[in-house]
Amino acid sequence: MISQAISKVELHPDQLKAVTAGEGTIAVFAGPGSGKTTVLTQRVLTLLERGVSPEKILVVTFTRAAASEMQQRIEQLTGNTSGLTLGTFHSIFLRLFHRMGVSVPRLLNDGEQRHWIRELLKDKEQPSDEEGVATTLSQIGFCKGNMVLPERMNVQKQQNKLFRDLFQAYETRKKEQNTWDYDDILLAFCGWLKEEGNPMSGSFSRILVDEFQDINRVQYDSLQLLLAKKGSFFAVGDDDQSIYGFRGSDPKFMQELSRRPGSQRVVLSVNHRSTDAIVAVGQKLIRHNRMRQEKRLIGMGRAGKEPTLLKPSDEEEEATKIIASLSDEGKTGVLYRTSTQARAIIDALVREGIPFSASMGDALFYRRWQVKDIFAYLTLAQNPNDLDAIVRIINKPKRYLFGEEWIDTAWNLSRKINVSVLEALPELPGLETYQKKNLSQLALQVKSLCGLGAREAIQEIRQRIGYDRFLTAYAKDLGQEVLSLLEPVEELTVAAQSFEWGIDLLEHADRVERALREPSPNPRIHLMTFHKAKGLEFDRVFLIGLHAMTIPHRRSLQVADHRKNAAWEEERRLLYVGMTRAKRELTLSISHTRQGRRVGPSPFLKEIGFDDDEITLKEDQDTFVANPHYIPSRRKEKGQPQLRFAGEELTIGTTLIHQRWGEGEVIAFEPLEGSAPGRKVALRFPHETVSLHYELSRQLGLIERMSTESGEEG
Ligand SMILES: Nc1ncnc2c1ncn2[C@@H]1O[C@H](COP(=O)(O)OP(=O)(O)OP(=O)(O)O)[C@@H](O)[C@H]1O
Repeated sequence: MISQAISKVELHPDQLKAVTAGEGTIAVFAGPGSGKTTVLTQRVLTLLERGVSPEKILVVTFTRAAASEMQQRIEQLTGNTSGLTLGTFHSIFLRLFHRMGVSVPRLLNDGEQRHWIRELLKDKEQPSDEEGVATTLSQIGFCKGNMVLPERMNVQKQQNKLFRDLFQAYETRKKEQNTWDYDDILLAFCGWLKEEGNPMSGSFSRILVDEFQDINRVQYDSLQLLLAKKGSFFAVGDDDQSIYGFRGSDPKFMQELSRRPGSQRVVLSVNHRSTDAIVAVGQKLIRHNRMRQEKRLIGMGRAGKEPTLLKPSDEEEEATKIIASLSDEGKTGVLYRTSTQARAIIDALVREGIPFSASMGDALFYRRWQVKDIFAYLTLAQNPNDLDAIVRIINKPKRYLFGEEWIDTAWNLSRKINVSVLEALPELPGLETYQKKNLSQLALQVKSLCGLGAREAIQEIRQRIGYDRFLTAYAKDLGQEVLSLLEPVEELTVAAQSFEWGIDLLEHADRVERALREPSPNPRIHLMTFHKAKGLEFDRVFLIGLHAMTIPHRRSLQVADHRKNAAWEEERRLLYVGMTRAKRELTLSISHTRQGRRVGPSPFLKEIGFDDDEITLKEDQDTFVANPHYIPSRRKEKGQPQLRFAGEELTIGTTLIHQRWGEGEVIAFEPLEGSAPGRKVALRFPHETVSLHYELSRQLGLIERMSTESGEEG
């Protein structure tokens, strides 16, 4: 019988089926917008009505926001939630430790944890900017989520060894200071249950979990141990929205649950959020995933326009077009795969003075360390007495100088002989000949930046001064990917196009910083990554930068062969999460160029249903298909295709950078066999040698020339 409380909400028959299902394991597979929170809340009410004691009920959510929303809803319907154990994994496990009299060390706060990681990265001479810290933290989280601690890591590659050592140092430091991070709560709780012979066994006869697709090994094991022998498990989730694989979550747990003997499987198949057209394209995309529970999702019959494809010429035009179409009716969201992609739209919004919301993490582009290095050169061109800037770049590229040791003396000397600090440096007494020469050259190089426009100055820093060479060597030393380190510099070069002089760019970066520090209470537009958009909804959604190599992201595909398919599917789920945030309008955008280079569309666009002609950005451009399993349809060709890079000179020994394998050396090249145009080039990488179609690979952005050679391409 449905209670009065439940009848207050008009549940769809699917939702009702889940809410009123009998006991045992119940796995509710719910598509996006199908009302998971409502179902879980109503299920709690049903259990209370069935006479289950609130003390025996455990409700777990993944975020504090979801927990407090759930609490409020239950309170509204029942008057109170006393006795019920409800919260996130972390808060619940802490409460249970407390209940059982187990003492818990002090918890590291977010800032402290980041600070420690930054220090450890610096010790190991690894990039210690925000991104480096975030990446390391997520790697540590992934290991701990899978119950893998440094002592159990068997690693071969130099970079993995570096990570293992850092992870070990971090764990040791925590132990010495008797502190825990948040992952430790989960690990310690699970370990305690196991070691103590499960002292909490049978505490809960009903466990309900929201967003079950995001569960990881340690969470899953802990819940199994907490559940009473004949207890019931009620899990709500969408395996199609599992996007935290990098933290160890895995939709297989959801599937495992539904395969347990006697378990019931309920599917919520109506999307209450979006128009039918949006629901349909989402379905078209996600059906390409193989590792998933088959489920059909339909809309509520809401009409609306078909999702559209925006094809601006570059990121700047993309931003301008989105801003031009802004409407104050309802909420607008701009979503992207990686935070660097927010740079152009944030720049445009700041220029126009339009209030927006963006998380700090997404908006830190101008604080990336490579950007700060370039800014230091630009600053010095304005003010050759800027001591911080001198120290920052004195060995970038390597000049074998001792900036910090010399700076005070140079300052005093500059006052004495009435020149700038930069000019005083080569005059310091006791310098070696090469040091004097390098310092004189540095002063001249900085001087040469003065008359140049913003973009030209950056190109000069990168090429003639040798900043790109420095990054390439640095990446090699650390065993890191060159392209990843170069990316912020490429982005900055594009950003600089909108500014006449370096000083204008520096001032603009300050304005961006201020806009982020003082967020508007009434944003007209919300910017976030696909990851952060999970669980949210907007009336209008723009998905920007849907290029090959961006979604699926090339870095996430750099995994062992046996994990490639899974990685590919997680990328598809990410796009699916983004698309299904839209209530009324969905626009997918792909610019003609990205960071000044031609780029092809994401292979997912084809899967959504955009045909070759729609995706193709220009008559002469081949559609790039990055999916190795995908066979492109033949385009009707009139004569031979034009190869844009046919004129590029190739010599033995030339270094090329490949998106996947990094730097490689040309060891041979020859015309392709038969009448096919172009050259076959053999490239030797550290661990393998591969043959490629040179012109096509260049055109598709798969290989690039070192920027010292490539000149003004794109
Ligand atoms: N039975 C219902 N009747 C009317 N509206 C509903 C019903 N169930 C859910 N909704 C509405 O549908 C939208 C999506 O619901 P909700 O956010 O709970 O879905 P979800 O399954 O958690 O979605 P996602 O997984 O995509 O984040 C919300 O605006 C919610 O108010």
